[in-house]
Amino acid sequence: MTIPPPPERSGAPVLTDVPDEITAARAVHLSKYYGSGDTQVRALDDVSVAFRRGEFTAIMGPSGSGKSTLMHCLAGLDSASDGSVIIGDTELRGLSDKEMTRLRRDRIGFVFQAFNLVPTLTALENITLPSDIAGRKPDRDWLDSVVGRLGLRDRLDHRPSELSGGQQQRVACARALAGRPDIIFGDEPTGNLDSRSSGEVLGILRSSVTDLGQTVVIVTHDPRAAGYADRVVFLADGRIVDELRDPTADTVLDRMKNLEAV
Ligand SMILES: Nc1ncnc2c1ncn2[C@@H]1O[C@H](COP(=O)(O)OP(=O)(O)OP(=O)(O)O)[C@@H](O)[C@H]1O
Repeated sequence: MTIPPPPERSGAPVLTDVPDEITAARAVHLSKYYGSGDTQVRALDDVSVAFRRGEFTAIMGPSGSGKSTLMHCLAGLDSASDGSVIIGDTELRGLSDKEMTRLRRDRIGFVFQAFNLVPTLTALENITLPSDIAGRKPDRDWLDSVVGRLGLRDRLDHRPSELSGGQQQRVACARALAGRPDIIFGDEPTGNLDSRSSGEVLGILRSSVTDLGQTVVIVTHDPRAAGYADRVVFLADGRIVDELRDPTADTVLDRMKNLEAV
C-alpha cells in the first residue's frame, strides 16, 4: 500500500517524512474529540507522524497534551474521531473487532506503567500468555535469548507478587518482545520504578532497538527516560509542536523549558 504524504493542514507540523517500506506505524491527520458542543475536548488535533522501523521514539508534553490518547489510538486501544492510523501496511479503520484483537495480539507489544501481569500466573506463563491465547507455540530459542538478556532465567517460576517492580516490568518487556511485534508501545513504562530499575528497563528497550531492530514508542514525563530514545516528539494541546533527534536528558529539558515559555 502506498500512502501519499499528507499535505500540511492548519499549520500543524507533519512528521511523516519516512518511506512506507520502513514505517512501522503512522498517524495521518489524526484527531480525537471527547464529548460534543461547548464541552467538547480536542485531545488530538490533526496529528501526522510516522515511526521508522528500528527506531526508539519518546512522546513528551505537558499533562493533558494528548500523549496517552495518541498512543492508545496508534495501538488500536482507542478509535480516532478523524484521520487514520496505519500499522505496517494495515489501516486500522474498517477492521472488525476480531481483526483488531488479532492485530493487537500478533503485531503490537505493550508495556504499561502498572505492569499488567496476571497475578496467578508465573513469570514464564505471563511471558508466553499472548502466544498461548493465539494457540501458537513460542519460538523456544528466541524466548530463551529474550529471557537470558533480561536476566529473568532464575525468576521464571515466580509469580508477580514474588518479584520486585523492576523484575515485574522486565517480565512485561519479555512478554512484549517474545512475539517479535512490529512495534512496542510503552505508556510511562518506568513511571512506577525507582531510578535503578528504570535504567534497567530503559536499557532493555534501548538494546531491543539497537541489537534486535525492534521499534519502540514510549510516552514519558522523564527527560532521562527520553534520553534513551533516538527521537523525541513533543505534543502540546493535542498537536505536535516540536521534534528532537539524538536527545540527551539536558537537551530534552532545555526544549521542554522553551516550550513552556512559549
Ligand atoms: N475519556 C475521556 N473523556 C473526556 N476527556 C478525555 C478522556 N480521555 C482524555 N481526555 C482529555 O483529553 C486530553 C488529553 O488527555 P491525555 O490523557 O491523552 O493526555 P496526556 O498528555 O497523556 O496527559 P498526562 O500526562 O496527564 O497523562 C485531556 O484534556 C483529557 O482530559
